[in-house]
Amino acid sequence: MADAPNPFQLPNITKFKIALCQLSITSDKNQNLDRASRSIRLSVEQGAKLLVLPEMWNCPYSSDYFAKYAEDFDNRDASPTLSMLSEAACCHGITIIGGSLPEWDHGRLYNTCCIFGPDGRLKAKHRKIHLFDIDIPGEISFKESDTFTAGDQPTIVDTVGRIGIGICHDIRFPELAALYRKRGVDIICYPGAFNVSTGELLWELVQRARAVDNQLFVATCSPSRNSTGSYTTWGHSTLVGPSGEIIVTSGHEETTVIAQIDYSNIQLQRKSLPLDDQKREDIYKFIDAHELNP
Ligand SMILES: O=C(O)CCC(=O)C(=O)O
Repeated sequence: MADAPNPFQLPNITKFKIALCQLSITSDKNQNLDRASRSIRLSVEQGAKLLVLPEMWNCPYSSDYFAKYAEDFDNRDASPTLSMLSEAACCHGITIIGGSLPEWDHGRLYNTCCIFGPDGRLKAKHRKIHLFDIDIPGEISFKESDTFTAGDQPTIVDTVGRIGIGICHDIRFPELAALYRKRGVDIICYPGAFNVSTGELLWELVQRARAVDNQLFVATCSPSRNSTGSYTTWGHSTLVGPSGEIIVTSGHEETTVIAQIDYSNIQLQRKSLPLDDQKREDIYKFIDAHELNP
């Protein structure tokens, strides 16, 4: 007898709606969870199948809060945030790229993105690989590495297409995006919380660069701006297409952005401009070897 169809088996979806939930974050964790639930519901009502939440959305983005708000993901009873995400993914039959959250694991803190599939199961965890340490005197000083331990794995999940994950500062490193491209990723999702100092000049630039270099989709989701805290986020959650075009972007206020993704544009773009075939690894290798050994 044939197996019963699995209701959670995803057909090969190439066209679907994505939602970027740009949330306002407060110091009240329950309120943050309620806001996220509301935005998830709103996204589903508008037909979204893939949802992205911001970096650090259950907790203010400040070293003073990370440890206090962190949850042990292996102990679901002690992790209201993961329970909510899992229930929402399952009840609505959607994939949630769960932004990022402070995670406790064996006495260490990580900045972690949890990805839930439409059956509500945790499909993967991405721990931020490149921690954000910056010191521009008089402008911004922040040192994630004082608090967090860096992750050491790239993360790819297969749900609505093949999805690569990075968190905020991870977007600055083209090597990670190129690795995802090599492994057949269709879209890279970067929950992020760029700040007003680096955001204006670079946020859009790095997203479009990662998309156009690799001819794939890039989606970002940020918290909305809160100018009263110690860290002022830039906002501007965005979806970029495989030729570097901005499909949709937001301002810095709280909002839910919905957009249509069509993966067939990736193949179109790669066919008309076959960058992969045009690459000259022979020359890059030669230059590398020559510079090391002139
Ligand atoms: O790379 C940047 O300029 C900002 C990165 C950032 O805000 C973060 O990683 O949280």
